[in-house]
Amino acid sequence: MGRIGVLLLNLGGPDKLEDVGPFLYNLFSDPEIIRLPFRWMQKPLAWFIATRRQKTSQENYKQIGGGSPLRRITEEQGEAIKCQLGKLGQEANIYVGMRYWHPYTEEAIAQLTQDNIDKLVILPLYPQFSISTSGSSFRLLEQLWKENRKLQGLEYTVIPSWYKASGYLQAMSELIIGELEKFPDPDHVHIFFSAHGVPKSYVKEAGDPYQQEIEECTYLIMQTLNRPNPHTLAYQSRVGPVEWLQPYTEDALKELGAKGVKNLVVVPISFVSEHIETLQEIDIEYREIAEEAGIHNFGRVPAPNTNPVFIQALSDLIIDALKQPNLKLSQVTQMKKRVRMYPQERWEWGITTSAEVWNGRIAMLGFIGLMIELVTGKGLLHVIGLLH
Ligand SMILES: C=CC1=C(C)c2cc3[nH]c(cc4nc(cc5[nH]c(cc1n2)c(C)c5CCC(=O)O)C(CCC(=O)O)=C4C)c(C)c3C=C
Ligand SMILES: [Fe+2]
Repeated sequence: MGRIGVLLLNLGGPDKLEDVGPFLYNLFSDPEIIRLPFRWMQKPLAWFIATRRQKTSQENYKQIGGGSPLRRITEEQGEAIKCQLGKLGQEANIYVGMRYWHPYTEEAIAQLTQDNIDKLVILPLYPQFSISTSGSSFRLLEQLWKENRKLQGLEYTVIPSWYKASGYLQAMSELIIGELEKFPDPDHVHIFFSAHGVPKSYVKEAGDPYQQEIEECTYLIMQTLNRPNPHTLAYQSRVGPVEWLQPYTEDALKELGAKGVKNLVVVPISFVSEHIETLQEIDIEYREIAEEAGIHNFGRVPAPNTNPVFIQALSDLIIDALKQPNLKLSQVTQMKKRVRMYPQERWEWGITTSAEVWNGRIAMLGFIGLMIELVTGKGLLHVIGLLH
């Protein structure tokens, strides 16, 4: 095999406070993040939500130094993977493609089409697949492939999700042990897995395998750890008024505190690098909630970042992918059984899932209309005199 390219996919994060607004706008403009019945609504609603969230979000980024470390860490991971692949005898160009901020996926694709690589391996830096993360990036890549003849001639393969990889499980297990050993009685510390949540409808209606993959990943880490500690899995970072996967991290922490748990370590399970959800949400917000609930000794397992066992695991995944038959983008967006990427398929009549989804969407539209009217003071309800 000649020179390969490795495209690392991640979400991206604002580098500085001024970037927060445009970053949020990009995120909420993605139909895999907010699923709406009409495409034309996406951008106005994205602008509306981003404008409303910007201040709170900026305050959070301020608490972690004024920006996300995601780009720096992802680039360091890329360097470390390049070095490890070199040791394994495989020369590689590494490209970082972020979904909602620089370096954008489009920038990475522009660069790699100029370099003469023989084959590309596409590796999302999300261990578990979700429509809202890897799915969204794969969707974008499918689109870029359709538009670019040069890309169509490039051999590539995709690694859809990799939470079962033994090296990854080993790295997570070692990181957890490192944190447990800081406690006087490590075997009695409660291990609290906190995964980034998604709206419940993604799993129940659109068939997102995310929850199943998170649950299996938790089980596999506990198996690899092979310790007697009690453990809990909960979901963090809920946004908006709809129901997300439960239990919510804050509720689960309060419940454990009420049951008398005093020593606890949080394992950020869906993230492989430090960012706002670990540094601000877990280390500041959830720590405060836990301490108020009586959990006095609150530890947090670091994200894998450039941990050597983790980097070796990613490098092994890349080498294995080169030996396996190629997996196409169209295969991975369809292979997860019943996954319905946006837009949803054709309409079905009757009391069907489609009907329920549309009822939900129409109710959501009404809600959004009401919110806009309450903020702007203008709209149909003011015209007909129901609001003043
Ligand atoms: C597995 C990881 C992630 C899932 C699943 C996910 C789903 C998801 N996220 C939002 C909304 C927001 N996410 C934000 C930032 C953010 N999210 C992830 C990961 C997952 N998101 C990362 C890596 C980051 C970047 C963090 C950084 O350091 O910058 C944000 C912005 C931050 C904030 O204001 O809280 C939002 C908003 C939704 C709606 C969603 C599923 C539909
Ligand atoms: Fe997120």
